[in-house]
Amino acid sequence: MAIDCIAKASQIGSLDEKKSPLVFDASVFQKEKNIPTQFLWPDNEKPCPNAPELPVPLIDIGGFLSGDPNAAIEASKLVGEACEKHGFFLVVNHGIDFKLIQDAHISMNNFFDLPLIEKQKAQRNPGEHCGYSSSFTGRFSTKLPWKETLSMRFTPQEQENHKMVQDYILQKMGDSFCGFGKVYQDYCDSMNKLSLGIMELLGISLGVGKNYYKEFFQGNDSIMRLNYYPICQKPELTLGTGPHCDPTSLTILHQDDVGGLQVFVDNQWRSITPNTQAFVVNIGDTFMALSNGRYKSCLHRAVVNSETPRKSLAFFLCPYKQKLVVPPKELINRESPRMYPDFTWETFLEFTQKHYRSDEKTLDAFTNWIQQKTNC
Ligand SMILES: C=C1C[C@]23C[C@H]1CC[C@H]2[C@]1(C)CCC[C@@](C)(C(=O)O)[C@H]1[C@@H]3C(=O)O
Ligand SMILES: O=C(O)CCC(=O)C(=O)O
Ligand SMILES: [Fe+2]
Repeated sequence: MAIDCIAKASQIGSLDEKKSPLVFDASVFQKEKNIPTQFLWPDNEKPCPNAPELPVPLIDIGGFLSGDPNAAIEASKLVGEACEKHGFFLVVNHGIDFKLIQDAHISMNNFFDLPLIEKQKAQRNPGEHCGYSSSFTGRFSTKLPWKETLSMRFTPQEQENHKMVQDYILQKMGDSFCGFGKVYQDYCDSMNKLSLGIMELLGISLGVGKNYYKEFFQGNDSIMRLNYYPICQKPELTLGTGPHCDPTSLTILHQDDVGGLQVFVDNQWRSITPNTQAFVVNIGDTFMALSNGRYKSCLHRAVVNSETPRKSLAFFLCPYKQKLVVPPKELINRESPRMYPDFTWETFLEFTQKHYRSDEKTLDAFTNWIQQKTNC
């Protein structure tokens, strides 16, 4: 069966059944001279020391957000050039309240500083994408990332009492996390608004109009992820997050000031210098399909260090699960035939959670998987 061969090939589910999964407790591992073998990455994927910095233009979207049509055209041109070349850009004057960003980082610190037993109240269940995960020790058995994550599901507030993120945190962590839940409900609402603004710029730049993608994502079923990368005594042997393209549509990432994000551009890993005033925005696989391959899903990874823990906030914009991912007809012609099959995000997400570990070729593997299932 297609699923079996994909699963075997992708190391998901290949845990040694006789042993319970390793529990990643960085506060214990950090005291060891060496790191567990499960966290060692192959030589061809190990981080290169001091990847050269990539100078990335800051796209000022303040004028666009204030309704200036000329600024919208100028910003959409810069966004389009970046997305055609390597699939990411930085935005400033984004309109997101800096105190909210600061509160989100403080709340993240408070969560990851908890004892493991407390964090495990939000433990991620197998096959699900929400909850707390310490290094995915329950999902993979090799090339484990040196990180802890907390992921939450977000859908826009259509009714007054719809506060999915806040309700989830209260349910999992209890009343003492009421403030945490409110901060991340507000943060996700802000990310949703910024994402829809960026979708306007992407629609303009692709020539399909400012409302095409904005309306496509007006309803969305997105993911808010907190990445916490503990100090590592052997940072040159492991990775915080392995090389991958986000399978989602659009990622809005806020790095802290430690540094560790790297992108693969012109056949070289390049570091993205932290800028806490900016958001890193990258195209994911699903938007690459929605643009019929015109815009590139950005290959990136995160490295760790032996001095300071690093944190990043990643908002992953995703369509409603059952919405069919099909590019607009304007982007399909004789010179640009369809590049990817129709699919739903629900199927793609299930593929990444149950059958394939996202890497640099997830969308191609998913396309093959769909075709094999169709031919079975
Ligand atoms: C839909 C998703 C799967 C991952 C989180 C979001 C978007 C990025 C994906 C991921 C970060 C890519 C690298 C591998 C991964 C397993 C990880 O290191 O976290 C991926 C996430 C996941 O499958 O949980
Ligand atoms: O932490 C980072 O800088 C990148 C994280 C990332 O790529 C992800 O969570 O998809
Ligand atoms: Fe990513």
